[in-house]
Amino acid sequence: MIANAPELFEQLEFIEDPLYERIICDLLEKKYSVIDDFFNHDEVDLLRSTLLEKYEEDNFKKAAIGNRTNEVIAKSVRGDFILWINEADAGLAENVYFQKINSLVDYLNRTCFMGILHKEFHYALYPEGTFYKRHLDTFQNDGRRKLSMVCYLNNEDWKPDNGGELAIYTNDNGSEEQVNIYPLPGRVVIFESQELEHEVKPVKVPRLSITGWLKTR
Ligand SMILES: O=C(O)CCC(=O)C(=O)O
Ligand SMILES: [Fe+2]
Repeated sequence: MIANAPELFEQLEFIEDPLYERIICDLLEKKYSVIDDFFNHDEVDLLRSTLLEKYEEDNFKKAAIGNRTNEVIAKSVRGDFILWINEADAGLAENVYFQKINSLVDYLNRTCFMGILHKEFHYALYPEGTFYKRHLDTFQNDGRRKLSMVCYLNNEDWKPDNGGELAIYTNDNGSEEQVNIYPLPGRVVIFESQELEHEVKPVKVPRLSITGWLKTR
């Protein structure tokens, strides 16, 4: 009995998390998951004000679409401005963010052996009139991207008229379906980077988010 004690201890230490379990089920079933209120109101406020501060300090760059593409082409594909977040220099807001993300990553690695070793995240702001045409997140030939994650930091009153839906294209036995997801504050969308094409519909008011990828090796 004593010989098995460490093993037993390890089992006891593991607590099943209903939210994470739902995400895993969704991913297995349909390759994406939408989680409302992943971040609470205060967390969204903090992250949004930090994003806006950095945007006003002019730290954001026009997003590119891989290397060697000229700006005109890039602009016809995506119009957002981004700022990469370095976890090592995370401030108050980013720490809140990474704490939750890391807890999810630990869970995925422990329960699904996903082997997520790296992450990359950036703030994104889509100014009025911009969009991101239909694409796959592995177009930059980064096969290490396993899961894409988007967290929305918009105001409470995001109206359908504002546009900016994330459209995910699913393909069930040959017939394509489009799922439209509004960028509501605190909402997180997770999907399989190598499987699901998606786009951001044109926005009529600035649209704020953090986008990132969970990567292997
Ligand atoms: O903001 C979104 O809803 C998706 C963004 C996206 O597809 C990307 O940055 O690759
Ligand atoms: Fe994408």
